[in-house]
Amino acid sequence: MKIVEVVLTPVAFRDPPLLNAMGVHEPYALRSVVELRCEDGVVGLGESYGDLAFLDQIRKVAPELTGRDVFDLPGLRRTVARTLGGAVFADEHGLTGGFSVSKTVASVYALFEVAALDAQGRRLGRPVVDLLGGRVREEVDFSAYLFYKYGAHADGTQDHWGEVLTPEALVRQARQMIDRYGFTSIKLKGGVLDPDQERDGVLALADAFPGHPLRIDPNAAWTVPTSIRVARELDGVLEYLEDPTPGIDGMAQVAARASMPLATNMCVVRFEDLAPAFRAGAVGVVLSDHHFWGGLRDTQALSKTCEAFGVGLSMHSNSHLGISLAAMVHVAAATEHLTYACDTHWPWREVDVVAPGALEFEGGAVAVPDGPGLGVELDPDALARAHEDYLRCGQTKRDDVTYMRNFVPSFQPHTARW
Ligand SMILES: O=C([O-])C(=O)C[C@H](O)[C@@H](O)C(=O)[O-]
Repeated sequence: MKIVEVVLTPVAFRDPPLLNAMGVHEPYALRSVVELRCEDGVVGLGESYGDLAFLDQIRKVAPELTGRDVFDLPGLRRTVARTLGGAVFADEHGLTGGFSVSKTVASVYALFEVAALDAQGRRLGRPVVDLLGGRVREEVDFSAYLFYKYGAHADGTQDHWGEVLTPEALVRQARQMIDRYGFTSIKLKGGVLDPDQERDGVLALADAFPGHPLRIDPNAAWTVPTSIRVARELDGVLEYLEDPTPGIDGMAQVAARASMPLATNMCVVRFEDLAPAFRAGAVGVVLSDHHFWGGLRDTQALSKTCEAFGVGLSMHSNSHLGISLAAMVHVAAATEHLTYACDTHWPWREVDVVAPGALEFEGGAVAVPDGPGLGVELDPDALARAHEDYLRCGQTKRDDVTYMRNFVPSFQPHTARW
């Protein structure tokens, strides 16, 4: 089934003032939505990053895909690799200090692979999970993803989550999430306050939600000694400690002294990183993410590799919409070795580009959507609105500097390491 047209729609949606070690999520999260329009009128959907650097890569590849067969995934990958070969990718959304060429190819291919699998499924009348080998679970568990946050957006508007900078407010946020979505495990984004305050936040959550597995992720903002100390103070409390400190060497030093496994989506981000990290004993859990691990099938390959080495697998997320959530659910449902509840930012978004109803949380889990392909349908009006928001607030470039239109940052990222 040949691709006749590739339609790229950059979109923006309001992101609450969530805090991380890099700064604040404000005011919009940017995503790309791709429609692979095929002969016979079949359309496959994909979603990925929406920063300018990534959109530039998609725009280079898209025209090369017309005439290609959506059932020829190796051919699609070769086309992406050939088109982007030699491109250098600026670090717009990774926290790892730059995307290598192979990570760029993996990320761009992943977007088109998901859209091609969606088109295949729609053509065959089968859900994507079946194209990935069939389901090993009917529904996929996610964890509540908590953030420290400001109470007001940069434009002064408040949201219903309120300000969260204390242990009490964190517990309130967790309760809101759990009441609404039924989550049975909790992740806290750290690297924002003093590590002792964040430790106290975790302890408050442990008291308030006994039996809920807990994780904290300071995005590598802590030194090795701080990480070892906090790991000891949270002994018996955390199911895993995510990216406390940068690099495989630092992680290995912490892992040698921590009782809980260390998880990462920062020091292991490509297949080439697995051997050095495993050899050093740096990670006990790899956080997969099909958006940069080369798509859904490569995520399954990652899972098999982790299983062979006795390493756990969970799933990372960035701010995203329903196409990405559907893709995450399909791959997780088809992947045997998935050892923890997955991350998702989905509860934080206020709008979506997919029609409501296909993706629902119950007991913290999302059932595999029923329909063919990814099982989600684009809502054209919602897509148009999100695109208008992108045109107002997406990234633009002047004098080689990339910035967001109509936005003055209100939070300085940390320069100190705790
Ligand atoms: O480990 C994570 O969850 C991430 O790094 C994902 C996001 O970028 C997270 O830091 C965020 O949303 O602020």
